[in-house]
Amino acid sequence: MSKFEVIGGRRLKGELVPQGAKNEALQVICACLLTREEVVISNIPEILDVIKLIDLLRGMGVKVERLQKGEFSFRANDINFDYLETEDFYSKAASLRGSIMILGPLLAMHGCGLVPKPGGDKIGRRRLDTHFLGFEKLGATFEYDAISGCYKASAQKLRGTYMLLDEASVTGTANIIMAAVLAEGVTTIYNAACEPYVQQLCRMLNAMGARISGIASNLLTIEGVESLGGCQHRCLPDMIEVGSYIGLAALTRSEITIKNVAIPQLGIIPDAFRKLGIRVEERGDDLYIPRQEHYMIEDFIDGSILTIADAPWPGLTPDLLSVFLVVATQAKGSVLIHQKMFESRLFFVDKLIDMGAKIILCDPHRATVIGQNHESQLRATKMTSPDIRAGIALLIAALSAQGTSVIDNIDQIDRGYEHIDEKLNAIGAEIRRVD
Ligand SMILES: CC(=O)N[C@H]1[C@@H](OP(=O)(O)OP(=O)(O)OC[C@H]2O[C@@H](n3ccc(=O)[nH]c3=O)[C@H](O)[C@@H]2O)O[C@H](CO)[C@@H](O)[C@@H]1O
Ligand SMILES: C=C(OP(=O)(O)O)C(=O)O
Repeated sequence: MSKFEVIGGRRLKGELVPQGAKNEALQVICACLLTREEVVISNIPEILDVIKLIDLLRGMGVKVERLQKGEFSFRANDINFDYLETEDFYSKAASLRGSIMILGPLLAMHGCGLVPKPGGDKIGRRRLDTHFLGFEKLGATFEYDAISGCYKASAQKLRGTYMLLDEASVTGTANIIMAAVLAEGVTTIYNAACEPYVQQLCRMLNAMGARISGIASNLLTIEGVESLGGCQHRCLPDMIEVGSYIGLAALTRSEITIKNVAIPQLGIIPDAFRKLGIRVEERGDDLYIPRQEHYMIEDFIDGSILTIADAPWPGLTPDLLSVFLVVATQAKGSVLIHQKMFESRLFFVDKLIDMGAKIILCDPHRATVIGQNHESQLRATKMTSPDIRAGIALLIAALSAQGTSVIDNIDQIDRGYEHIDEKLNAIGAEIRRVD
């Protein structure tokens, strides 16, 4: 298993360009299954999870062509259902979360589909009820086959209806939208997830001929159509990578410009960093993070200690809380980090505590961070990355620490960040990949 050796304590300086968004790419690639015509998608991040999904589609018979870096064409005019019964399909689909989103398109186009229990980060229970309840509302039947370990859905005909989702699940909303675009009649989805990547999916589907309105709100109306055609689509920059770089700049006291970030799509992410005292300046569509020797956490207006908590969009994305936590370790002041959505995402703080950070893990969801205002530096250590975002948080910690750290299991980081070592080395970091 590959690892990173990181020589910490270097100040970084320069420009970083975020890759295309992982979680958007996973949705829009699955949407290619909704037409027999060619779909061309650009700004696809060539990271482990996305490459696995593309391979999965190839195995299913989709004709995939890499036109240039980050640009692929897909044509799903001949799906090989036998492949869905193979060990190769099972192991690939089971290794990533995004694979669950092939089910909605298969159901819509072919009346049936199956997928093994999907993988992804081990960050707590990750239920799929919303997906299946939504499919059932559209008239599908769903079963879990305990022997094959697969979820199966089938329907003679999908019919539009009103549904109030039990929670605003991101992949659940995407899956239901993809099933509903070809259903007969009108589907109304209330309590829909409305984060930018779901919006992007809807815009792409409309470009293919779908009729979705209410985009960007939590009430979507979908008028079913007979069929969809091809289109061209470009993925947004990855907002989690953008946030990771803001945190990196602050903790390593570096001056970094993050290029072409699509500021309107970042929601409250920049403001949440500003609450930690980090200067985030907008320059056109770039974010400029000046070198700051100190940053001071704001209190709430009533004088109580700040809480940084996740919430469904337009709230703060849960995928950045690990970065907020690590950045807070060297702020001036204290903050409560409250990870509401996932129950096992904060355990990596043990490693930060080993490195000298002052953190109290109150319970699996909450950690209080007492910032050290750079009065004592984190110490280098050996660590393993438990999940993608803890992985980037540990890498940021290692880059700010005194000495050489080793991070094992960097596949977890590679799942979501394209050539992160090369990108950061280009602006002054010292990260060595050891295979
Ligand atoms: C491939 C992909 O796109 N993965 C993202 C997607 O995962 P995914 O779509 O799997 O996550 P969901 O939105 O379904 O839910 C995430 C967690 O939040 C809980 N929950 C969700 C909605 C809600 O209103 N209340 C609530 O408590 C769920 O029970 C679950 O534990 O969205 C998550 C939440 O932004 C992100 O962390 C993942 O990176
Ligand atoms: C949790 C994440 O990914 P996934 O849903 O693919 O596991 C993430 O991107 O932070």
